[in-house]
Amino acid sequence: MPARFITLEGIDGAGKSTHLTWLTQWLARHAIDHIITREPGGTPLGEQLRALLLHEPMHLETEALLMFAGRREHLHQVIQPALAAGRWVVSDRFTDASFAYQGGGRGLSEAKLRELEHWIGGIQPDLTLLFDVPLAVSQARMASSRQLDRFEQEQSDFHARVRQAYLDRAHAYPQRFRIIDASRPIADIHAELTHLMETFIA
Ligand SMILES: Nc1ncnc2c1ncn2[C@@H]1O[C@H](COP(=O)(O)OP(=O)(O)O)[C@@H](O)[C@H]1O
Ligand SMILES: Cc1cn([C@H]2C[C@H](O)[C@@H](COP(=O)(O)OP(=O)(O)O)O2)c(=O)[nH]c1=O
Repeated sequence: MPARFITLEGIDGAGKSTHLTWLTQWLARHAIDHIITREPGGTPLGEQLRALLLHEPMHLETEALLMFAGRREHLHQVIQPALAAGRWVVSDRFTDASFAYQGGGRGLSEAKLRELEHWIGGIQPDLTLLFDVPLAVSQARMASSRQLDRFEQEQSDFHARVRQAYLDRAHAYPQRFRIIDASRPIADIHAELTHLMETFIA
C-alpha cells in the first residue's frame, strides 16, 4: 500500500486532538509506519513561527505568508521525505486551515490563498477528516480546557465563518474530505472512524 497523507481539521474545540490520539493508536494496531506532525509547526523553524502566529498581533497577509512559509519548510523537511520513504503522514491541520481561518475567518481572498498554495507546490492530502461541531459545543469544550491563543480568543462570528469555510471546502472536494459529526459521544465517533479507516485501507 502506498504511503498516505492524512490531515485532521476542524474549528478549535471540535475534538481534533482527542481523535488524533485515537488515530495514532489505530495506525499502530495496523502496524502502519507513520509520523504524526502538525501545523503551524512540524519543524524547528515551523515551531518558532507557530509561537509568533499564535501570540503576536500581525497583518492578515503577514499571518497568511507565515502559515505558508512554515508549510513550505514542513513539506520539504518532513512531509515529502516521509511519504517518499513509504511512511504515512498524519498532520494536525494543513492548507485547508489557511482557507478556513485566513480566508473564511479573516477574509483574505481565495485567489491570494490559491496563489500561495500554488507557490508551495499545491500538494493535497489523500484523506481529510473534518471534525464538525456547532459553535456552542466547541465553545463549551474550550471554556473548560485551557488558556486561549490568538485564534481561540476570536468572537463567535469568526468561528462561525471558519466552520462554514471548512464545510464549503468539504463539499468542493468530496473525494478526499470526510465530515464527521463531532458533537456525538467520543465512542460513537471512534466507531465511525474505525469504519471509515477500514474502508480507506481496503
Ligand atoms: N465528542 C466529545 N464529547 C465530549 N467531550 C469531548 C468530545 N471530543 C472532545 N471532547 C473534550 O473537549 C475538549 C477539547 O477537545 P480537543 O480534542 O482538545 O479539541 P481540539 O483539539 O479540536 O481543540 C477536551 O476536554 C476533550 O476531552
Ligand atoms: C495550520 C493553520 C492553523 N491556523 C490556526 C488554527 C488554530 O486556531 C491555531 C493552532 O492550531 P491547533 O493546532 O488547533 O492548536 P491547539 O494546540 O490549540 O489544538 O492555528 C490558522 O489560522 N491557519 C493555518 O493555516
